Amino acid sequence: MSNRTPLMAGNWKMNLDHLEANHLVQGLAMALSDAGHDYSKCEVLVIPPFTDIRTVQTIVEADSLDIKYGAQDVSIHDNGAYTGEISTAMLTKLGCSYVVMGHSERREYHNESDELVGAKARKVLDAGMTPILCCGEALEVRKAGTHVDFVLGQIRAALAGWSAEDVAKIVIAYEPIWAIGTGETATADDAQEVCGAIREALRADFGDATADATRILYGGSAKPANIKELMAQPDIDGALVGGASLKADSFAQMAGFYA
Ligand SMILES: O=C[C@H](O)COP(=O)(O)O
Repeated sequence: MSNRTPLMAGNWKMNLDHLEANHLVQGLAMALSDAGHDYSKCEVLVIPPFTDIRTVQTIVEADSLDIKYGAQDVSIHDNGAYTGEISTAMLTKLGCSYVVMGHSERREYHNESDELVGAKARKVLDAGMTPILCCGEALEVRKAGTHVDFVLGQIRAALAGWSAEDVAKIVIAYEPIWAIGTGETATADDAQEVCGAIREALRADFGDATADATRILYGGSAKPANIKELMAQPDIDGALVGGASLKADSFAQMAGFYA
C-alpha cells in the first residue's frame, strides 16, 4: 500500500446556485460525520462553480469543516483587463486549495492546449494551491489502441521543463472522455492500465520519489457501485467525480471507499 493520501474530488461543473451549494455542503458534512469519516485517510474536496466558492468557504469556516474546496479553472494572468477571467490570487483569498485544469470539456469547448494547461498548473502551484491536471482520450483514440501514448503525450507536453519536486506536488486526473457523464465507466483494469502507465512515465521522466508521491485519480462515471474496485487498483489514488458528487449521500459513501 502506498503512502499517498487518497483524494475524493467532486467536480460540480456548471451546476447548483449558491443556495443549493449551501445545502449540498451541509448535507455532505453531515453524511461524512454520520459515517465517521476519517479525513486523514481520504481527503474530501468539492469543486463548485466560481459563483458558489464564497458560499462554500463561509460554511467550511463557520463549522470548521475538514472538507476542502477548489476551483474548476483559473486564468494564467495576474490581474487587469481580462474580462471573465479569475486569478489565482482571487482563489487563494477565498481559501481554495485545489484548481482543476485541462478538463476535456474545457479542452473541447474552449480550445485549451496542453501548453496552456501546463501554464495554468504552473500558476496554481506558484500560488500555493494544488493543480489537478486532467488528461484523457476520446473514443476514436481508444478504439485505435493509442490511448496510452495519447495520454502520456498530453501530460509530457503540459509538464515540459518541470522539476521532479514540483511534479510530485500535483494531482493528475485520468478521465477517458467516452466515460464522462455517459454512465459507461472504464473497467478497473482499463483505468489501472492508463494510471499505471502514467506512473511509470513519471518514474522514467522524474524519478522514483516523484512517481511514488504523485497522486493519480480516475474520472468518468465513477459512482458508489464501482468506486471500491477502482480504488483497489494500485495506481488509482482517488476519483474526480462529476454527477455522483451532486448528491451528498452518494459522494460521502464514495469517500468511504479508500483502500
Ligand atoms: O470531472 C469529472 C468528470 O468529468 C466525470 O464526470 P462524471 O462522473 O459525471 O462522468
